[in-house]
Amino acid sequence: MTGAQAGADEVMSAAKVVKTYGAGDGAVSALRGVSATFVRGRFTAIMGPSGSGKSTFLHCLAGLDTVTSGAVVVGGIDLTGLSRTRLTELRRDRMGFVFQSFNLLPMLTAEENIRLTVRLAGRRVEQGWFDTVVDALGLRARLAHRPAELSGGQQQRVAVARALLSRPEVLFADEPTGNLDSRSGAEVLGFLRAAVDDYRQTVVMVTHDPVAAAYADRVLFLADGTIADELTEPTIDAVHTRMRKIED
Ligand SMILES: Nc1ncnc2c1ncn2[C@@H]1O[C@H](COP(=O)(O)OP(=O)(O)OP(=O)(O)O)[C@@H](O)[C@H]1O
Repeated sequence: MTGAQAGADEVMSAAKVVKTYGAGDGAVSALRGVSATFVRGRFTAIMGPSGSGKSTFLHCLAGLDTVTSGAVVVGGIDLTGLSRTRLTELRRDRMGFVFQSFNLLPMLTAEENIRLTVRLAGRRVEQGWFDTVVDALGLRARLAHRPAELSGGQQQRVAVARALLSRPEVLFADEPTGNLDSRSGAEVLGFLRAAVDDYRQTVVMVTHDPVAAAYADRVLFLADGTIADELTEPTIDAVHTRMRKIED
């Protein structure tokens, strides 16, 4: 993608984001001025050593946490200064989430879980899109099952389907394969990749795993609350090498 296209298709940006937890002697600088832009139809992985600020950055981008200074803009809307209610609406309407722990409601079937976010937003589920997502994720035969009756990989596929159903501006994934065996993990990552390639979904994923990061188009490496490095078209080996460099 050229720079001009990228500028036209910017979905989200962070500008000089600072996040400090606490105050005085006990203050922790989790982010020390992080800037990045995210364009439509691109898959970004965020990596870095433990404590480098990955989760904090994801939470600030998604409006799950407030920034101390700087700005986060999603779909042209500056998140800083929005009320809690407005932020909740924005997350519901424009963002999708996939977490390590699946976060499905145990009493609902797979189908009810998939439809939940769109329902809560008071929107109609587009049946054609529902069918596309369910079939792409291979969930057709599992729709009537409850989460406890599904494997971890199937549960995470339900979570991905739920996140995609609302056609979010950005899909955030926080260690989405952390609880999966490598085969199920590869399936979930393959679906995220396909959503990017086939539907121009924008994906931002935090991961510790170089294999997972290699599914992305770009890897941002955080170290000590700043972006220390960036890699495009990552390979597993290249990600390993950069991580070793940062950890030294
Ligand atoms: N709620 C909080 N209160 C105080 N400090 C916090 C809080 N959340 C995170 N931190 C601190 O901010 C820094 C960045 O944490 P963060 O969880 O973003 O790192 P991370 O890169 O996601 O780590 P990990 O890979 O271990 O999950 C750490 O020093 C952490 O202890």
